[in-house]
This record gives sequence, C-alpha cells and structure tokens, in this order.
Amino acid sequence: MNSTDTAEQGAEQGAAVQDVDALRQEIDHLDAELLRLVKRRVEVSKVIGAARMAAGGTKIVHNREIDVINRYRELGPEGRDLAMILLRLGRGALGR
Ligand SMILES: O=C(O)C(=O)C[C@]1(C(=O)O)C=C[C@@H](O)C=C1
Repeated sequence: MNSTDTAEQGAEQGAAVQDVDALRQEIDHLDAELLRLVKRRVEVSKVIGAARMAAGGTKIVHNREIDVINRYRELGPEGRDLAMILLRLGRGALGR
C-alpha cells in the first residue's frame, strides 16, 4: 500500500459516509411520509367505521380485513403483523 492507496481509501470512506448520510436523510423522509399516510389511513378507517355503525352495521368487516391482510403478505409474516396493526389503529380500542 502506498500513500496514493491510503488517500484513495480515505476518499472512498468519505464517499461511503456521505452515502450513509444521504440514505439516512431518505429514511427520515420516508418515515415522515409513512407516518403521514398511516395517520390518514386511521382517519379514513374511523370515518368508514363510524358511518357503518351509525347505519346499524358492525364494527368489523371480515372480508375487507382479509383483503387488507393479503395485500401485505408479500412482506412475509411481518407484513401480516403490519396489516393487523393498521387495522387495529383504524378500529380503535373497541375493535381489538
Ligand atoms: O373497509 C371498511 O369497511 C373499513 O371499515 C376499513 C377497515 C380498514 O381499516 O381497512 C377497518 C375495519 C374493518 O373491519 C375493515 C376495514
């Protein structure tokens, strides 16, 4: 290894650190977007639930919940967990 190698490695490491910083910024942005979307989903789900119950319907619609769970299946077992959490957030405390 000569001094050029060391300088190149240093530059590469600098670039890698920059990449991590940029990627972390992207993650921060994605998390903010996901949070916004989850909050909106909760709102919409609650509005539908309230309308259905006001019309004398049920708190839970099983076939719709199966559709939602199936949608997230491509993420594996965690996808199922994620779908269940989203449904639970929308249903509120009574629908657990
Ligand atoms: O699609 C509905 O009817 C809803 O109430 C929305 C929703 C959901 O969050 O996706 C919530 C509760 C139901 O059990 C099924 C689905």
